[in-house]
Amino acid sequence: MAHLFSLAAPPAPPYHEGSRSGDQVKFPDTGFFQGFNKPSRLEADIFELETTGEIPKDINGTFYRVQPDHRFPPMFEEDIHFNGDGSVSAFRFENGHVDFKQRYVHTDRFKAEAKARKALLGKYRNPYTDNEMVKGIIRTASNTNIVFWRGVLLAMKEDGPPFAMDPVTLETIGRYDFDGQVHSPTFTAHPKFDPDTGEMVCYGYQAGGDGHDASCDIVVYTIDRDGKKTEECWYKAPFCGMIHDCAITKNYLILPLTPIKASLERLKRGGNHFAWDPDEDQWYGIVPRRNGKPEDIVWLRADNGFHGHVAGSYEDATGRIVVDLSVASDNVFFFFPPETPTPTPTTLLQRNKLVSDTYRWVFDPKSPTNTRVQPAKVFGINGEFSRIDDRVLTKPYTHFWQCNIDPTRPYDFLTCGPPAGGLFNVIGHFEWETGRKDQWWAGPTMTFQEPVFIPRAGSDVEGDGYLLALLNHLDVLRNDILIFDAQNLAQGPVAAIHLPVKLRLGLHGNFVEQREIEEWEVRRRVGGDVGPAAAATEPLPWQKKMMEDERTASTNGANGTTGLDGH
Ligand SMILES: C=Cc1ccc(O)c(OC)c1
Ligand SMILES: [Fe+2]
Repeated sequence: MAHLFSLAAPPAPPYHEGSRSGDQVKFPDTGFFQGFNKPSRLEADIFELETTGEIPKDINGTFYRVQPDHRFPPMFEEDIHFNGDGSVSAFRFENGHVDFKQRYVHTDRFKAEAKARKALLGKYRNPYTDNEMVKGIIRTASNTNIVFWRGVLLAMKEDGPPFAMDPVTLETIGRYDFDGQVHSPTFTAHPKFDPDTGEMVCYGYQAGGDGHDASCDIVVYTIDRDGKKTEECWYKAPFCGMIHDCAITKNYLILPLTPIKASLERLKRGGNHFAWDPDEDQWYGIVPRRNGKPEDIVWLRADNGFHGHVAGSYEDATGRIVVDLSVASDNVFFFFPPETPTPTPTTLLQRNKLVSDTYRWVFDPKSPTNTRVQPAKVFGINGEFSRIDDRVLTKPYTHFWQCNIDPTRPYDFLTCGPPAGGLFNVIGHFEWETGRKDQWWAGPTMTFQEPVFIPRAGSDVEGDGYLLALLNHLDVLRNDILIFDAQNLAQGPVAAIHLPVKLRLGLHGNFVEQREIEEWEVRRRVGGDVGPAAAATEPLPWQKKMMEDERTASTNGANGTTGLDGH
């Protein structure tokens, strides 16, 4: 009998010279879309996940996280993971039980592509590669972070505005402009929350025009705990590089500017959004959190490096700014190689040599702009995705947790292939004060995704609680959640939650206490003191301008007539 897939007519290849032809839903036959990296496209509810050990009964809330998950085969065969549609997973913990829910963020892009039943948006942050049908669309895939803000979940990606979702149903409410207060084309995926004031400090980079024109404008906002925008100031960057994460202290916002650069000319040629510049410094922009003026920004510079994520940050007793973050020794985004003289893709060997230590910088905010700085300390570890006890943000602190890379541990390459997303085979807990390293290796077929810290109920001691980390089973294409005592990772997990399916490699997530969700559910009811969250009703300024320009162009230029006799 013929094999099921021995079709009578040999299928036409879905990609021709890298571009998609035809409408068949078949993902590229490349490592980027197969194995652990195969899109799952799953929207699901699972009541009562299977568990091992005892899930701590005092964990009462929801762990939210977001992953890119291409809904349709991409327009370009070599598309990158970061261009996948945002899909949010929610793990609801209650009294030792865990339920699962997963839904896509219904972005403008998601809706347009659903209607067409195929990909219409082209390359990562490059509208010049899009199908004509989606000209002027807000392109963001909302796939990088999911934060809880005043009763809604905000799904965020730095190339566009946030999209709001219902924290219980995960239904998308729509594009969120903070009740008409925020109009920038871009918005960070890493807003910071001041635990004392309840403020959200946030920003957008490449914010001057439509969000993909390599502008050097940076906008910084503060939204207060009542949802009111209290600060807005526009600054200039020395070049249009990536500002992915940020740090806050009581008085300052610190913006790490990574030397991976956008170019409008390259975008127009249909090229990559970013190119790594190995000859450029890493920069740190420092701005005041209150009453900032455009001329207030101070730029400090250090030798080339690639910023990872921030752990803690605060001002010390002398008013100096302490910022702890991982910095990699080379280009982490191997898919955005340097442009000159000819594109030189990073080899696997180079990628494996990349080291990402955790640096402590101590900045004097009174430094003249352009001052060169040296790190105050390096921890002597290799890892990324640092997290802290969020209650100590802006304060001196000692504990952080992160995913580590230990290449000396055995890895089952034969079964698993190259480790999808990087060899994060160890989960680590570190203390600045003592230098203590408390680590646990997952085994030869497993890697971790970003952890979150959950405080123990009733305890306000820094770091007293649990560490939750997603575990990838690269051999059987499935995920677990491991729960650790946050102060003793080395003893291994105290409990595990088993998913019967595979998640995608996600970026960021956060744990939200049930009492917070419920408090806001009441406030957001019809008739509640805040009322239901509303989606943006107005197009963004760049969209209005585009529509206006098109209107004038069609009245002015059509058939060689002038605007005057055009009507
Ligand atoms: C560093 C992570 C990072 C930076 C930019 C992105 O668009 C992104 O998408 C998932 C992730
Ligand atoms: Fe991030």
